[in-house]
Amino acid sequence: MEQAVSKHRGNVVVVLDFGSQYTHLITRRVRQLGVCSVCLPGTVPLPTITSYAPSLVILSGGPHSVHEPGSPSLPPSFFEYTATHQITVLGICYGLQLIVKVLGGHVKPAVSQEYGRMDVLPLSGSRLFGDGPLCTRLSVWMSHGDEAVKLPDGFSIACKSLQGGIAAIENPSLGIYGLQFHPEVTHTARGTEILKQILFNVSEITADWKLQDVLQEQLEIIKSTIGPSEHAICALSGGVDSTVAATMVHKAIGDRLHCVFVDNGLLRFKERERVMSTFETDLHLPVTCVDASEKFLGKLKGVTDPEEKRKIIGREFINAFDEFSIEVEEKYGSRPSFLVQGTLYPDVIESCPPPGTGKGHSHTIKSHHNVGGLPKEMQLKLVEPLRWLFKDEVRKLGELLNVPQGFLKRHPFPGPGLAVRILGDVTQGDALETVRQVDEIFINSLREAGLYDSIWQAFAVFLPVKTVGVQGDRRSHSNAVALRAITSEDGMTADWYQFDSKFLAEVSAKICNSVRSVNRIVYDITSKPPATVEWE
Ligand SMILES: Nc1ncnc2c1ncn2[C@@H]1O[C@H](COP(=O)(O)OP(=O)(O)OP(=O)(O)O)[C@@H](O)[C@H]1O
Ligand SMILES: O=c1[nH]c(=O)c2[nH+]cn([C@@H]3O[C@H](COP(=O)(O)O)[C@@H](O)[C@H]3O)c2[nH]1
Ligand SMILES: NC(=O)CC[C@H](N)C(=O)O
Ligand SMILES: [Mg+2]
Repeated sequence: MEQAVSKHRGNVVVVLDFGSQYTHLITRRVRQLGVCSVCLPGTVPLPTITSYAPSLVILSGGPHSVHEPGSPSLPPSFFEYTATHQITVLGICYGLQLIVKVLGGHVKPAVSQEYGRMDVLPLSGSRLFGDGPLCTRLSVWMSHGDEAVKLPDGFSIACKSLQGGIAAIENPSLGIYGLQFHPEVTHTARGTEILKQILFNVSEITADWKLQDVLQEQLEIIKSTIGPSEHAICALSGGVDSTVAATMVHKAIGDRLHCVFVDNGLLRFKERERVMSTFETDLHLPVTCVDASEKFLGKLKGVTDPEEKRKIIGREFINAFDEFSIEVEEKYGSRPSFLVQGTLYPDVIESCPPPGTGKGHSHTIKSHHNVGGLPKEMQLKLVEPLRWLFKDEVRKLGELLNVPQGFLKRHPFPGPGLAVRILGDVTQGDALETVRQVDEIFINSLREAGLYDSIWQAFAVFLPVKTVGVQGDRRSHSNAVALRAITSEDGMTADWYQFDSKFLAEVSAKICNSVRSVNRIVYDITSKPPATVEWE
């Protein structure tokens, strides 16, 4: 990564993650403004930060309180380094409180906590808000329980809440600024303008980053990582991410890339046949299909804990890849030592630890099979050219690489597949068959109604409960199935999709009429948070 960033020297933003739910949004917003941005765990040592030669370091918010013993802090000599190299520092929420504490001010629990929308008033003449259009009453998003009550020497208040609380601080001569509210969330009106002010006026950064650059940078990195005679295998699922990753690596190393699609027994209706035929007709990449379904299902038999299921799947994927690399060795005389995966940034954040080294401060939400689910002892070295990107960025990259739209528009499908959509034991009764049939009817109905492309992801979930029904005047005691459809930008947050009731009624009737094992359909009306997209 350092290599990719080095081109933007002098115009790089490092975001230090102290565990905020919004850290990834800061990185995204900065990139959307055309500036190279890298997110690192708040625990990284100073040399890791300096290796990126940042012009601005943003300290994120976080769930901790700076006055709690053991709460995360900055590496020793951090402010000496930023002062000597004239690097601007911006603390957001916890970040602001950290600046205040480390530099000798005082932070304490506030009498009343502030969550949600608030109005604040910038003070005229501050460096942070300037004296132009931002110097007016602003509606912002707050989420904190602590407050700065005494500022360090040399700092002044740049903005106050209507109740008189400190909403922003600054010390322009040291280049240190702090916001108690979150400019990165869309609920903060003019948040983007505030970030622009900090990037372009306060830090004097030049916007020199484009998504096209990522392509060139990653091609160079791939070429220098995988030696000129070395081989790599690519885990190709037919999904957006691995298709874009494979296309990129193929461009870099040509036929030394060997793609493998694993049938893990957890795929959707006719998925194996469909994916293999589209690879052949549309993608022109050599792909081998490995049937590992018996192994996966055998290991999953009787396992009900969601995290255990994910870990087993991660391990079995690696076993399948290891076996495939032996096949490649037999054929080409060289054992591949690299595994290309289409891992994205959200997979990394949710699996924890976050990018870089050491443990971060966020909680593990679930172990994505390709990150947290990987076995420790694996031999293959990972090549993950999309590890720093979000789905919408990957789709744009795919367009630049001329990946057919059919691939780019597909709804995401998780590697653990139907295992995370069958609650409990995957091998129970005819759960796999049932969920396959229901999913197929639901997705076909979306396509027929012209709704597929306006929905980010849709699927069926098998519930391990039987309910009583009446079908053909007969009592039935069969399965309940849930349908889920969401809209999202990047899978990190999501809203449930509001179908009209006629559509839902038709789908429900179609499913119960054609899938014998189902007599009840429920629709999931939960956003993320508090739920996640998948049920396990
Ligand atoms: N059946 C599979 N065979 C081989 N590799 C797989 C399979 N399923 C997932 N993977 C690997 O795991 C990675 C992560 O899966 P994930 O579902 O997040 O991405 P994707 O399938 O490429 O894209 P999408 O999110 O659009 O489904 C993939 O990029 C791919 O490298
Ligand atoms: O490849 C994957 N391996 C996994 O282990 C995994 N778990 C969730 N997902 C997909 O990630 C997005 C967010 O899902 P969650 O809200 O359930 O975490 C959604 O798009 C999910 O389908 C996964 N993808
Ligand atoms: N959002 C945040 O960064 C919160 C910081 C700190 N935990 C507080 O409650 O004040
Ligand atoms: Mg997938």
